[in-house]
Amino acid sequence: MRLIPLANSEQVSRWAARHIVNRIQAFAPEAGRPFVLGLPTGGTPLATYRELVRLHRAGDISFRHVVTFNMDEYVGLPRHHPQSYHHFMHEHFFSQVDISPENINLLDGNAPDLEAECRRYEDKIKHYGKIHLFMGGVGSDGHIAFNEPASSLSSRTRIKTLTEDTRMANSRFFDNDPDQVPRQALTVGVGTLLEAEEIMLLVTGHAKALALQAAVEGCVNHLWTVSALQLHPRSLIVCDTPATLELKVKTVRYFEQLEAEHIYP
Ligand SMILES: N[C@@H]1[C@@H](O)[C@H](O)[C@@H](COP(=O)(O)O)O[C@@H]1O
Repeated sequence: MRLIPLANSEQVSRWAARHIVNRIQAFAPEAGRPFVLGLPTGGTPLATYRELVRLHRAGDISFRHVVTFNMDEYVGLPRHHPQSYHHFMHEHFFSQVDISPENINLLDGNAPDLEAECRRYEDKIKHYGKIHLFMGGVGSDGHIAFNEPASSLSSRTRIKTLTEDTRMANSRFFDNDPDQVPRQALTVGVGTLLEAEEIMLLVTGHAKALALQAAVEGCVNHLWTVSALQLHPRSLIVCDTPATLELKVKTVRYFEQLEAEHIYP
């Protein structure tokens, strides 16, 4: 695991956007050979999307040969609801870059057969071979995508019932009313995430400090599904100083030194 401790959330989003751009450019995607990018929603990645849009407008990056897979979606929320992940992604990213609509993949939380929808999603990822880079965030209880505590670490895309903690946390987007937050979501599994070639998590703010500690210093444990990143050969976490507050000083120094030595490609 690579941990990149930065001073603030602005630096995190700039670092993350630049990393995505570098990976796409190094891959040099073309028609028939797209770069496959996994994407999250939430407050944390918003500034990264803004930065990607800025880099696109500056002519630094094209998404014409990029295929995206979002990690999750609420069940039963109309597609055009302002809090649906469909709506979020179109508003903050897809409508502002040159991605082709047929290259956008999102789970359909209104599909008549939700289990079939999850199977379709997994099959579509397999059709492209693999996800080259999966960007993600983390819940304050350590969940990745919507893999709530005690999710199987080999889980695949499926329906999950959201915990009260998550519905409380996400109620900030629903008039602060947890009852308006859907009770279920479709989510890629931890196993699905672990099959990506590379995973990059963004972790900012002191509300995520315990989750970051579990991810970096804790044992691999299904109660903190983010800890499964320790099993991945190429995972990286970009974080700000407030998110590191539960880590040992020694741990942070160690990762800072590794970054200073520039040992990574
Ligand atoms: N399903 C999403 C996660 O993918 C996201 O990481 C988490 C944290 O969101 P935020 O970045 O708003 O703290 O929220 C939701 O639960």
